[in-house]
Order: sequence, then C-alpha cells, then structure tokens
Amino acid sequence: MSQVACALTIAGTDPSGGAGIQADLKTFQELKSYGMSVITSVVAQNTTGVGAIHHVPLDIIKEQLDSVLSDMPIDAFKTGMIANIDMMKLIAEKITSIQKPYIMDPVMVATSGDALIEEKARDYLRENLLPLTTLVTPNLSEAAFLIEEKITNIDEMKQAAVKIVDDLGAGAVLIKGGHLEGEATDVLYDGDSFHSFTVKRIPTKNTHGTGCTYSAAITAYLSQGMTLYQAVEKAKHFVTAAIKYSFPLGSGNGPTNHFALREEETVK
Ligand SMILES: Nc1ncnc2c1ncn2[C@@H]1O[C@H](COP(=O)(O)OP(=O)(O)OP(=O)(O)O)[C@@H](O)[C@H]1O
Ligand SMILES: Cc1ncc(CO)c(N)n1
Repeated sequence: MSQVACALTIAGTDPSGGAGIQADLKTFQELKSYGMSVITSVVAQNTTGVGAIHHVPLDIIKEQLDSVLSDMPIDAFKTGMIANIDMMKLIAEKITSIQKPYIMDPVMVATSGDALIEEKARDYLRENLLPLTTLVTPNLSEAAFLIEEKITNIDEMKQAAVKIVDDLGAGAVLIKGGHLEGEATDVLYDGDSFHSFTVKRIPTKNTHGTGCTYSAAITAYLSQGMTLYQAVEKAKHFVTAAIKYSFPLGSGNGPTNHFALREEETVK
C-alpha cells in the first residue's frame, strides 16, 4: 500500500449529492481513504427522482479508466451504476488488471424507483461481471433478480446468498435487508460461513443513497487492508449512523449523513 489507502469508484453521478459518485467520494474522504472516480453516466436526479440520464461516451470512459490505471495506485475499487452492455464489457476488460478487492453494488433502480440500467444489461452483469467480484452487495430485489426467485425473509436471504456465491460465482455476497419489515438485517456469505448484521430499524424516509454509501464504506475499509468481515462490520456501523443522522433535505427521500461518525463523537 502507498502512504495513503487508495479507493476507486466507477459509477454514475448524483448532483444532489446523496448517491452515486458523490456519495462514494464523500464516504472515502470521511473514512480517510484517498478517493478517485470514473464517471459512467451523468444523472440528473435529486431526492424526488431521476429527470434525465446522459451516458458518457465509451471512449471517454475508457480514457478515464486508462488515466487512473496507468498512473495511480488502487487498493480497492467498487462499481455502481453501469447502464449498458458496452460499458460493462469495457469495464470487465479493464478491471481484470487491477488484482485488488472489487466490490460490486449491482445498482438497478434508484431509491425513487427509476431504472438506472438497461433491462438486457442485467443478464450480462450477472454472467460476466459478477464472477469477477470480491463482494457483491445486492438489496432484496437485486438479489431476487440475480437468482430469479422471490426473497421474503432471512432464511430465503441465506439460500439466495449460497446461490449467488456457489452457483453464480461471486467471491462473496452481502444481501441487504433494508427493504424487509422489522429490523434491518444484512446477510454476509463468503462461500464458507454466514454472518448476520442486525440493527433496529430507524424510522426515517431519508434513505437516498444508503446502498452507495454502504458499499463505498466497505471499499474504503478494504482499501485499508481490513478483512471482509471487519470491513462489513465497520461499514454497517457507518451506514447506520449515516441513516440515524440523515438530513431532511429536499422534498423526497433525503440523503444520508456522511459526517455520521463525527456526529456520534459529538453526541458522546
Ligand atoms: N430504516 C433503516 N434503518 C436502519 N438501517 C437501514 C434502514 N434502511 C436501510 N438500512 C440499512 O442500510 C443499508 C443499505 O440497505 P438498502 O437495502 O437500503 O440498500 P439499497 O436499496 O441498495 O439502497 P439505495 O436506496 O441506495 O438503492 C443496509 O445495511 C440496510 O440494512
Ligand atoms: C448514480 C446513482 N447510482 C446509484 C443510485 C442508487 O441509489 C442512484 N440513485 N444514483
């Protein structure tokens, strides 16, 4: 590792600052990893939803990747929104040379329900990108899409986790139960054992960007050399605090609070 742990995100943008690249970079910074970004799509969105999407031309995505990969150290990296098959092909080809922990947030729809990737690209993601991952972090509906079955409880989350690793080839999986009723439980399966991470549900509608923030925190901690279990445990603490102290900004689902750990220190 260089003097500072270096983390890269490859994803789409959120000008309102709660999700996508913006959430990733804020999280890397807050957790003291040096943050870098490659932008795949420019998304006009805010707390109420997505207005328009402009895909960055493929040659410019390639140039961004080459700029970072040819010059900068990377200790861990994540992908978020990758809208179509051409982008996925390019990214799959480029990231094989990195040989560092790869965390995939298999972003399909925004918190608002707007689609962020093309329907036919979902199969490509499952077949070609998933096997390259160190960890994939689907929410319930993304996990259900990956295994083509419904998931409605913790037992089914565990069964899905086994399929995603053993059958589909992910390195490990963290299925997020944020959209279940009751406690917010996530299930980690690494091919050998299960771990559950449970917190009391926080009554808030401000959950814009929770998934991005969580996977970025895992990436930051992995870039610093932590084990997968340690990274997820600490990232769960971070995202929970980020939801607890989330901001009631905008008129829809407000953003998480990336200063969360500082807020906790203040409260102590
Ligand atoms: N109300 C809540 N209280 C506590 N934890 C929550 C709450 N909602 C979500 N979480 C937790 O937040 C993390 C992100 O999970 P979630 O299922 O919301 O991801 P996501 O759907 O991918 O997010 P996004 O809204 O960004 O698409 C998980 O650890 C989940 O358990
Ligand atoms: C760019 C982007 N990626 C991911 C999400 C999911 O929250 C979002 N809303 N926007």
